[in-house]
Amino acid sequence: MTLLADDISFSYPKNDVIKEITFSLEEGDYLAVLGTNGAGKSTLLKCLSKILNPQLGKVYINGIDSSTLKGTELAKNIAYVPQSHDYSKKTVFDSVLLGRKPYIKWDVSQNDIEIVEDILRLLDLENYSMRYTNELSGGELQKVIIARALAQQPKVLLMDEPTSNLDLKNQIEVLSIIKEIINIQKISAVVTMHDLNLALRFANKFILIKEGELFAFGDATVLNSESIKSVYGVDVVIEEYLGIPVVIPI
Ligand SMILES: Nc1ncnc2c1ncn2[C@@H]1O[C@H](COP(=O)(O)OP(=O)(O)OP(=O)(O)O)[C@@H](O)[C@H]1O
Repeated sequence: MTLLADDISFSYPKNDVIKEITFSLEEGDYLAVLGTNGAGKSTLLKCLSKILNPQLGKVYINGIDSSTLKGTELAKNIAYVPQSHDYSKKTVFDSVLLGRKPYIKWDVSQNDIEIVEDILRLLDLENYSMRYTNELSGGELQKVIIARALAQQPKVLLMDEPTSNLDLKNQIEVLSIIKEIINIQKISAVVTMHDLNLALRFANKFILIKEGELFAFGDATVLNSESIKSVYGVDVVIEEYLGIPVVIPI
């Protein structure tokens, strides 16, 4: 089990958001976290990444209570890609190299440089390597932030709407690369999303959150017309096209 969220509850001072959420992931799992605006998806991700401390419950990474992990140890286990990026001016290469920080003792090694170069190549960012991050488009910057998280080589990759700024080609590319990395590095990923069709195409596990509660967790069968109606209030049919399930609002 790479990730176990054990009965997590979190409240902001004036509102209870996450209520008793429990689920676990195995190596290779790609979890899509789904739900309406304001349901609590980002808050859940922040609880998993330790940006927020749940008032109740615990998060375990490979069996270790994440509250006992600090600094570089935490960073070797969890990488978090936030929804919005306030990014200082650096070259793309240096931004991605920052992901190697937990592994760098005295100086950057050849291995660190090769890892960064491989990831830049994988994400088609090679030609941007010497560009400054404040001179990139929103989508290009989003890919750089994802590249940095991948350079971190975490056990669990947490991403808050990683495709929100990306065009169709880059959405598919980034989600495919994440899938490839999950399989090669035997890690797991938790990704919040709004696009049910992209979720069905790439993820193998799904969580539906309704008003902070876990409405459903499991494989693609938990995404059906009844659950979608209950969570989103929308009537849909789900049809297979070229072997891929497609959600069609009716
Ligand atoms: N810093 C905060 N202080 C107080 N309340 C907050 C804070 N951040 C979020 N909330 C509230 O917590 C609830 C859940 O917000 P969250 O951002 O987790 O939802 P979400 O499912 O990610 O939404 P979206 O799909 O719109 O990004 C919302 O009601 C939101 O207003």
